[in-house]
Amino acid sequence: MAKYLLGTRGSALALTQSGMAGQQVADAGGFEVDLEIVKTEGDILTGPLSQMGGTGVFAATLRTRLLEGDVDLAVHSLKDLPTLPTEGLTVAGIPQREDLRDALCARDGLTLETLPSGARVGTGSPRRAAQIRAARPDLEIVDIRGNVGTRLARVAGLESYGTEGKKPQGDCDAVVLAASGLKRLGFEEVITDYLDPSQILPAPGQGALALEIRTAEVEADSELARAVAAVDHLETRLAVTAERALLRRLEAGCAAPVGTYGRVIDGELVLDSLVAHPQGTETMRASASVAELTVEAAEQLGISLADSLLEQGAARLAGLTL
Ligand SMILES: NCc1[nH]cc(CCC(=O)O)c1CC(=O)O
Repeated sequence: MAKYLLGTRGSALALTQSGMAGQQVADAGGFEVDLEIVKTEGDILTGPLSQMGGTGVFAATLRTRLLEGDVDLAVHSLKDLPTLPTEGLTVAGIPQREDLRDALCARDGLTLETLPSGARVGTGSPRRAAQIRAARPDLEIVDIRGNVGTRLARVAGLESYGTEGKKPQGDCDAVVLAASGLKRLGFEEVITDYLDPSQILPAPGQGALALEIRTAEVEADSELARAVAAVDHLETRLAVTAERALLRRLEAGCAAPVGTYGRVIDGELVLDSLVAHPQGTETMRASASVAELTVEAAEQLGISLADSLLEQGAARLAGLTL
């Protein structure tokens, strides 16, 4: 039986996601997929993620290994993947999206509404920080980073989720994480409040995975390319295509205070978006939809919604450099 190597980061979340997606591809193709752990720059450097030199710190090393032929397949969290394509690589499969909402994980069952004034909320994401500040200007945002367990351990009562051997923290009242990652890891029980997109808009691509292979495989219509294409989910692909087109048009990366929510309802692709002032003092929302369910129309929808945000002054508001 043929065997393919899937390059993955070594975090619990990356291993879980790679294992799940790799199994789907293996089942579709009737071959074996083995995981190979690759240490990436984002795992080695420390410091605020928003200051680590833009997008793609996690994806870059995996992509190099893929291009060099050391591995055959990489599974990325789509929201961590730069919006510009990489020469020689193709995202050939986007499986059905998990829960795309952000999730508040608070002590004592608290919610965004019931957190007491002055409560400390941990997040390293300018998008989450800005929207939480907009909803609750009386909370204190604490800049945190690290993998899911490390971030959960910052919450009083959830210290045991941290990596063993590391000092317990518990210095926050809550943290905000993606519901998808928590669910995939089986940590759903820590979620005390699902933040609905009507309240907090998620990051472009949040909850979706991107299966990337060498473009040469796609061109050769290889068995790997066919198996990866078989796990592609059209509605997810349309939604994330529109979300990422909007992000690219704004020339914003994963560190920008930009949220989007795309989905197909009643045969239409609907896209909501938000651009925020980093301090949450002002937010701007806009929505649009298209009845044509093609990747090209999805791309166009994202671009035109971004243009209308830019016309309303989004670049100045969010401090984007255009
Ligand atoms: N930026 C880190 C990151 N990248 C992808 C996920 C998992 C969520 C997903 O599937 O999009 C997370 C963790 C988080 O934001 O809580």
